Amino acid sequence: MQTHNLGYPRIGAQRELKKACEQYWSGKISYEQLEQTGKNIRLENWKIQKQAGIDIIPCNDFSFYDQVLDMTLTTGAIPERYADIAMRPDLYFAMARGCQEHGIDITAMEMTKWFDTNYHYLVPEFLKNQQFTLNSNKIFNEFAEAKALGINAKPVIIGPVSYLLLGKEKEANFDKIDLVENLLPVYLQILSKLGTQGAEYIQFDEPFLTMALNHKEKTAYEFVYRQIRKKFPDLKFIIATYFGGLQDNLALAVNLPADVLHIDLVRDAGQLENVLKAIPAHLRLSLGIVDGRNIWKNDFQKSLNFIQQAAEALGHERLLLAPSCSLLHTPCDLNLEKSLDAEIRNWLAFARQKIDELVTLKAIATGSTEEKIVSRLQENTRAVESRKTSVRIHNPAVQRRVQSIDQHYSRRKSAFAIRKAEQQRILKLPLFPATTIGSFPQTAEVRSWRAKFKKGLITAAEYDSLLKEETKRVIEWQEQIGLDVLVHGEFERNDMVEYFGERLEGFTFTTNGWVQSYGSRCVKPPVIFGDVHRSRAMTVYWSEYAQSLTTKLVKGMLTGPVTILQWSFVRDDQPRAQTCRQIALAIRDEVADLENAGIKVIQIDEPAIREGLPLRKTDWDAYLHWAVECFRIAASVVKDSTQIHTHMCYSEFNDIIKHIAAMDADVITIECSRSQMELLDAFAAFHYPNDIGPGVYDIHSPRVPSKDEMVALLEKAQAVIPAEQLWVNPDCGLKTRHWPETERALKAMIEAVTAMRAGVAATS
Ligand SMILES: Nc1nc2c(c(=O)[nH]1)N[C@@H](CNc1ccc(C(=O)N[C@@H](CCC(=O)N[C@@H](CCC(=O)N[C@@H](CCC(=O)O)C(=O)O)C(=O)O)C(=O)O)cc1)CN2
Ligand code: MET
Ligand SMILES: [Zn+2]
Repeated sequence: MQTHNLGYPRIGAQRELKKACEQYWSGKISYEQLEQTGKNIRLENWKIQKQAGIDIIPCNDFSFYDQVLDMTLTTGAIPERYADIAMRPDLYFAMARGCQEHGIDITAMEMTKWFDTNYHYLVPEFLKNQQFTLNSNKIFNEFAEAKALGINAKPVIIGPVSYLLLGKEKEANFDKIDLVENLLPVYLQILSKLGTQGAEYIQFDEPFLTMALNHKEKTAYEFVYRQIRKKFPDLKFIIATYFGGLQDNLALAVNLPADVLHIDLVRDAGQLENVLKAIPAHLRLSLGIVDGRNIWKNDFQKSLNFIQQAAEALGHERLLLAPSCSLLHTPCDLNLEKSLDAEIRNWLAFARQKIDELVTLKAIATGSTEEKIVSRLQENTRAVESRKTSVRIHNPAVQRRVQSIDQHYSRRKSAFAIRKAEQQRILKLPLFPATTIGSFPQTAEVRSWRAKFKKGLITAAEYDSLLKEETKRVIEWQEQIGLDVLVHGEFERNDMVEYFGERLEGFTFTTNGWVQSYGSRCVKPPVIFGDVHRSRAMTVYWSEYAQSLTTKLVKGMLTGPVTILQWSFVRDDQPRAQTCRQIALAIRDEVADLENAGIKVIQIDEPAIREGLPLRKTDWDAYLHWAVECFRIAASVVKDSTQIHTHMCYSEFNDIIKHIAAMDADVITIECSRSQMELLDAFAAFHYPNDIGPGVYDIHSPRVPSKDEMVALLEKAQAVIPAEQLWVNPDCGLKTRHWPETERALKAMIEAVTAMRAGVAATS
């Protein structure tokens, strides 16, 4: 029996990578210094895993920005528009972030959610006759680096079929899966080089094996892995599947000519029995038993049962123990948490602890009688028992209130048409109302106030007055440039989910539990450990203050229940739907308080509603039913004249448009610009009745869009959606941007609005 890891967090325990990348981008450190930080993180991660006693340690799980982008650079699938930036690493970061300097102006690659996680990857772009050539030595360099440390590491490579399926066809009339023959030679070259370097194991990540596949895709799997096996009879291939069970791909997966098949037993424990029945004699099985998506301590007894069941069928030698997926999605090290409640802390395990869990599980399963090991099992049993029985978790009043939810909770008083007229009467908004999504730049200064306040270096009153000044400044500025619906700027928030987590009962939070979201951006997901409720207003103070400064409308700004659920570490002791309903009631109370405080427009962000979709379509309806219901529970408490907005980003809507419509928000603002308004087609085809604000510029890039570009996008929008339904706004919040580009971009956006209004006036 061996232990192996599918991937270790790469941001560094103190977010060293984030800091180095941002310093490099702003010209404060050299590329060599950035490289050195990357190297230090890799060495540290390898050392941790080696010292813990992991048998097969991964390499190439590191990335400066994104592992899919790394693969795109490796396969040479570099879109035409980057042809002029031959100089790496600028090419790499230009693909990730766009480039606007020295007279060059190129957009970034599209970014989207990595399956159902809050991690984002850069979408490969494929042409009909896409050619691939080996174009990077990253994999080989990292392998060599590990080897120099005495580790024969296992390169982690996105499998060829999953790589193609992650991409997007940029031309009509072809199927990306047909590129498999063009792509294969690059993979063969990679393997040949790794073989020469002395690699023993190669891990191919093929998460699409847990999703519905068509005939062609299945054939592609058989084709590539047969070819690979034929060329490399002696390399050991691990095919890693995760985020779900194999289900109808079981026969396909177990019959691929691999050495090891990895399965996710956290997401689908039930598949073990079927896999054990179907597995051919030459294949070894990797049991994904330690949850790579959550922070709860492993239940050793439960895991040992799986191991025993598998061992009875296959024998110890054919088993590997692993996390369910890469540990990228968990924070680095629980030991860095200094102020967690002791009882809750005893229920948790972060990446470093999960590595230890694997090693301990192997020791127990292989019969170790070492005292240390025996006592770890006892400690684990006690911790798991304590979490099952703690009084901190259960709140009968909350449970009763959830029980009492009926239809009245999730229905607005009148239908949209009536509400729209009523809102127009009161809000008196012009055609193409201009707004933003909520946050304004979280500058180093704003963050430093919060940091100082948290360290006790400034008082609550000082912190409050600094935030008020900043809020006042942006209210005045928004009035001045001519936005129609203003926002308070969210300066008081560290993050749109963590902020609410900090204010709700049933949640706890970490001081260093960072997880990569995209590029250098990280989040500290709060931990939902018990029944959730709201004991006091969370946002009214800031919304009321902002509204008091202006006669224009200020939007109240809330994060929706599904997004709070999705971006937190959630309980695994009750269904997600149940936790979500508890959060929905808490947000509903906040919505009511905002309305009572005189706020007339309230935005309930649900950017994660699409990402929360189960990966199998057969499970969609059940999820959408409760997710939409939860949004409606939160939103439906208001009177007709109060305008409810929602906001979503990185979402494809085609296949769920009727559920988006069922949310019945008066206005929905969506990310649209990187996909050139393609997203609107779904709304148009559905004749989506409510108002829509398609994002007119990409906020993930420092690039400033021109007025003409935005007019062009709005004209595209107007061609499919009636003008009376359209709002104008950026793709998402502006917290990651700096002020100079934000000012220029929003002024240009207002100019675009003016042009659009003039255009309508001219034709009517
Ligand atoms: N949870 C979540 N998921 C999301 C999004 C989101 O906004 N939130 N947006 C989408 C895109 N993802 C994003 C994820 C993170 C960030 C982001 O801006 N993250 C910030 C951290 C935000 C934060 O928690 N800030 C804290 C801590 C800031 C900090 O680093 N402080 C310094 C000290 C600063 C000083 O002394 O000056 C430190 O702790 O070292 C605060 O403001 O209080 C970052 O990585 O830089 C943006 C988008 C999708 N998923
Ligand atoms: C990821 S969605 C962000 C919405 C939030 N209101 C903001 O503007 O930052
Ligand atoms: Zn957004």
